[in-house]
Amino acid sequence: MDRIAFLDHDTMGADIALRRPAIPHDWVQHGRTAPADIVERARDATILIVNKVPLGAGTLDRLPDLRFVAVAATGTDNVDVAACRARGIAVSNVRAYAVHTVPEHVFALMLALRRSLPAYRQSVAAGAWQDGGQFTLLTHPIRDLHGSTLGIVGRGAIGQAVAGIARAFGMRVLFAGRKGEEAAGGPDHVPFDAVLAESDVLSLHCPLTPATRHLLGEPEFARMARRPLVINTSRGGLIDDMALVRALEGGLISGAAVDATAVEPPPPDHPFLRLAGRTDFLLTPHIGWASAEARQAVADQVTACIEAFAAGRPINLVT
Ligand SMILES: NC(=O)C1=CN([C@@H]2O[C@H](COP(=O)(O)OP(=O)(O)OC[C@H]3O[C@@H](n4cnc5c(N)ncnc54)[C@H](O)[C@@H]3O)[C@@H](O)[C@H]2O)C=CC1
Ligand SMILES: O=C(O)C(=O)CO
Repeated sequence: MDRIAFLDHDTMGADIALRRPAIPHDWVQHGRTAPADIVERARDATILIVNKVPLGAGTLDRLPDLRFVAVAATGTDNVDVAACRARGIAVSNVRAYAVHTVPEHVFALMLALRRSLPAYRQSVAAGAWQDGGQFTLLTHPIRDLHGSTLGIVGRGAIGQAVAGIARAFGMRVLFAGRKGEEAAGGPDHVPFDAVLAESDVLSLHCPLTPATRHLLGEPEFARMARRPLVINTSRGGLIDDMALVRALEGGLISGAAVDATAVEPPPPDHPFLRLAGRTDFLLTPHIGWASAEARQAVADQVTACIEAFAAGRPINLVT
């Protein structure tokens, strides 16, 4: 009989119904699990469910019964997948569940910054509309998305959905080729550096891997000729935090919105927290995924992944 442990069940939200897999099993769930408690809580499990709990090689070494990890997310950067493979542990993730929730969040952030909504909100609260004495207040820049260029890194489920909305807005969409490589794949798929140079908005939708860590650092911000908005709803590690802060403060970019930090939640001295008063910077607490519809889809896929693995026909395997 399988022994299933969910180590960070609270991350799903209390409104979500997680159906128990239709296989013989013992079930234990923990709201959250501190790193020091992972081995103790996972020791007896044959199947683990994790959303963001880290499973590194050292931890896996101490879990000899483990056969399957169901990640309750698309991103699997918290799990050492190569170490799992070496130990015969299968890993699955959740796919294409976020094709509405993340793109809608991206456009909420993009529109807020392009139309200076945080700045106007602050001005109205300070009485600037009355002080202006006319029907309109034109104290902050307002730019249409129509006619502007959106650069997208990552042509997967979310990147393509973002592109679809962008085209409906009348934006020109460019997909970035791999950094350091000549791009291929059609007229809208162009070299990475060209995307940096041509974008008015740049949105990141690739996974965090050794190849994408600090994808955007000082040299990349320096190449952003059109002072774009930079939007990161993927993973914090994709951007060098201090380089982003300097790019914003130095005017190399016209704004930034971030939904993920390298450590979550960010520590109180995180450089992004001191940007909180800026109206050209938005920090949201990793909620791009979090529409009720999408979180329910995550729960349903996790159950399906476990049932498929138990039936010997695994789905969504991460290799
Ligand atoms: N903020 C949030 O709440 C959420 C964040 N995410 C993040 O978004 C990422 C993308 O999600 P999906 O589009 O569903 O995944 P996906 O797997 O469908 O697409 C990822 C795409 O990135 C591409 N890619 C991989 N390495 C690359 C590189 N070095 N350069 C350029 N492209 C590269 C892949 O070929 C693939 O086309 C996830 O890995 C996760 O980190 C996903 C869901 C919610
Ligand atoms: O699905 C993902 O990768 C997320 O970040 C949400 O948990």
